[in-house]
Formats: sequence, C-alpha cells, structure tokens
Amino acid sequence: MTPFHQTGYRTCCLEGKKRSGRRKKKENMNTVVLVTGANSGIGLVLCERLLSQDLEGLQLCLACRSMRRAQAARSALLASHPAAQVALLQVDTSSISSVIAAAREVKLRYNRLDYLYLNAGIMPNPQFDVKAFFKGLFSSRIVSMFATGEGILTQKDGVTPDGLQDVFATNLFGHFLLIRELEPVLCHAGRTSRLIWTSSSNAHRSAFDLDDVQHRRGARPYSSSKYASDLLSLALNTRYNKQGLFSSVTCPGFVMTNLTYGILPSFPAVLWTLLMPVFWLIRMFTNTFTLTPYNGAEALLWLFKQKPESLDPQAKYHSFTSGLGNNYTLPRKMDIDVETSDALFEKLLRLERDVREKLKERAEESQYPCRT
Ligand SMILES: NC(=O)C1=CN([C@@H]2O[C@H](COP(=O)(O)OP(=O)(O)OC[C@H]3O[C@@H](n4cnc5c(N)ncnc54)[C@H](OP(=O)(O)O)[C@@H]3O)[C@@H](O)[C@H]2O)C=CC1
Ligand SMILES: CC(C)CCC[C@@H](C)[C@H]1CC[C@H]2C3=C(CC[C@]12C)[C@@]1(C)CCC(=O)[C@@H](C)[C@@H]1CC3
Repeated sequence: MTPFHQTGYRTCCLEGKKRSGRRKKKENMNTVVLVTGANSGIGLVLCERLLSQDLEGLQLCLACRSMRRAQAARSALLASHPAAQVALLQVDTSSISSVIAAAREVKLRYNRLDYLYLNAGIMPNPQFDVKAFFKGLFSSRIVSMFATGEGILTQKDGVTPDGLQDVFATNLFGHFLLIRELEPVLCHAGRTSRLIWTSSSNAHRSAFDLDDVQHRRGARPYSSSKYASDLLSLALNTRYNKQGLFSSVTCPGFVMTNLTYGILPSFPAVLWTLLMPVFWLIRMFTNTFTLTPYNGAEALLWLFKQKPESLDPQAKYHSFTSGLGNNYTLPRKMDIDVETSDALFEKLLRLERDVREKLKERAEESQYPCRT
C-alpha cells in the first residue's frame, strides 16, 4: 500500500471497451506526459494513478516550481513504481522567463509531447464569508454553494515581477505561453496530442470580464482565471484541432489539498480531518465532494483514456464520488461561447507579444547597460 492509495473505495470508470493488455502496451509506447504542479495534491496523485496503469514506455515529467518538492514527489512515486521513468522540470508558471526556459528544455529533451496536464494553480489570500455561508445554509442555494463555493469566497490577488496579476499569470497565462512555446512538440502530423486543464466548478461568467482579463479590479481572480481557462480550451480546439492538438477541461470537485487548507488558515489540518464525517455526510447530497486527491484525479485520468475526437469541446469533465464512495466522470455543458473564447484568445496573443517585447528589451538593457 502506498501513500497515494485509498482504502475502502471502489473505482469505476466510464471507460469504453476494454483493450487487451498487449495492444494497450503497444499503443502507449513512449507516451510522454507532462504535468504542471505535480509535486502535491491532485497533480501528484494523477502521476501515481498514471503509473499504476502499467503502461509500457510511459515517460512522466513533473513540472514544478520547487525542485526540492519535485525531488520528494519523484522519490515517493519511485518508491511504489521503482522502474518508472520520472523526469523533473523546473517551471514557475507565474514567471514569463521561467516558462520560456522550461519550454526550451522540453523541446531539447523530447521530440513529441503526448499529454500536457495544465494543473498548477493557486488561490491566494482567500477570504471566507462566514455570514454568506450561514445564509446559504438556509437557502435554496445550499447545494450549489457546496458544489461551487459560489458567493462565499473572495481572494486578494498580488502582482508578479513581470507586472501581471498573480492568479491570472499562474493559473492561465503561464500555461497559455507554455502551450504556445511547445507548439512544435504538440502539433505533429499523423499523431494527436492532448491538453488537459484542471479547471473548477468555481469558474463563473460573472467573475470574468473581457475588458479586464487579468481581473485587476475584482475580488474573484480564481473564478475568473478558471472561467478563462474554460474559454481558452474552446479557442485552442477551434485553432489547433486541424493540427492534431485537442484540449479538454476538468473539474476535480472539492478536494482536501494544500489549496483548500489555505481557505481557513486558522483551521489546523487536524480540524479538517475531524470534519471529514460531516463532509462524507454532505457527499450524500452532492457528489462533487470528492474530498481525496485520488478521487479528484478521476476525470483527469479518465480523459487520458478517451479518444479526443469523441469529446465535447464545450463540456467540462467532472470527477464525482457517490455517497458510497464510487468514482465516476461525467460531462457538463459549460456556460461559454465561441465568440468570447476567440476574443480572449486574441487578447492573450496581444499580451504575449507585449511580454515578449519587454523581455527582449530587458535582455538588451542587461547586454548594453549604458544605453539610454
Ligand atoms: N482542491 C480543490 O478542491 C480543487 C482544486 N482545483 C485545481 O486543481 C489544481 C491543483 O490544485 P490542488 O491539488 O488542489 O492544490 P495543491 O496546492 O496541492 O497543488 C497545486 C500545485 O500547483 C503548484 N503551483 C502553484 N503555483 C505554481 C507556480 N507559480 N508554478 C508552478 N507550479 C505552481 C503547486 O506547487 P507548490 O507545492 O510549489 O506550491 C502545487 O504543486 C489547481 O489548478 C486548482 O485550482 C480545482 C477545483 C477544486
Ligand atoms: C467549516 C465549515 C463547517 C465548512 C466550510 C466549508 C467550505 C470551506 C467549503 C464548502 C464548499 C467548498 C468548496 C471550495 C472551497 C471550500 C468550500 C467553500 C472550492 C471553492 C475550492 C476550489 C474549487 O475550485 C472549487 C471547486 C471548490 C468548491 C467547493
């Protein structure tokens, strides 16, 4: 038994026909999978679950901002899968130069990338509105409040050294730039590559504004960044499907991870654990309370096994856990449209041009420091 495993739960996947072991192995020869934010929570357990599939030639690349934490994750994975091929990559998705350097490294190491999991994410300085929470408990919004966190959470965002809003840069723009930089290894004639986003049911149209895509003005940068990732996924499909690149969006449900522990910082981890029976009870009414990273990773793993052409680009694929602890994946139509997704894509392209120019200027300045 490894730390990733969870006892007492039966996992049932809505998988198509079962393939024979031998065919499965041949098809997956040298499948390269890169996961951002792979050193903890859903990203780490996804890696473990991928390794447990026993796919021959699977090459995992853990893309993390801290090499120390990445090493610890690699050691944990190798402890349960000693023969696995697990590489590390340093990337801070909130930093333009880090993303560009990481992409350069990927292109040197691999000539093809089959799966790119865009999973790294933050929800900094969350503010939990206790009053709204108790009001919600006695209203008809109760189920949707527990499923989405809508109406009870806001955040205080910061600004990165590149001058971008932190949540936007980390959750969305860094990943956008990574995809753009990795085009040569993602778009290959005769083969498909996959982008799989860890979005959220907290994504909401009302938090997003095309005139403020970085969410400088509001107090829901997390919701805005996740809604933007839903839109971006659709735009990527519009533009890249012909080149064999397919994008999908997932929601892991409510999962106990470092991200959620940060929501009530005064709550020690042990209190969260004590609340587990309450959460299991709530799960009887909402299957979105997946609670463990193992359950939360269900949709991310399910998508790995699907043919991309069979997926709906306007659907979000949700991990669900039933009251009895069974995991399954189901699609839910997203509240997005092609026009807004295209408009966002254009804005991101413009921002990409700007940041690249700034980066060039900075490089020139450091080369010729005396020039004015
Ligand atoms: N937990 C939940 O209930 C839900 C989570 N999600 C999403 O799931 C994803 C994974 O989060 P989760 O597992 O819950 O939380 P964790 O905090 O455990 O994982 C987040 C991961 O992202 C990494 N990360 C954060 N910032 C950066 C950065 N600038 N550059 C590179 N990596 C970074 C973290 O690295 P480090 O350890 O160094 O901080 C960590 O590995 C996120 O996108 C989150 O929004 C969506 C819906 C629900
Ligand atoms: C202390 C109380 C007895 C219980 C407090 C519960 C809340 C802290 C949670 C109830 C629903 C949760 C939730 C999220 C965070 C924690 C809650 C608000 C998310 C917003 C976390 C991030 C996501 O992406 C969403 C999918 C989650 C939705 C549910």
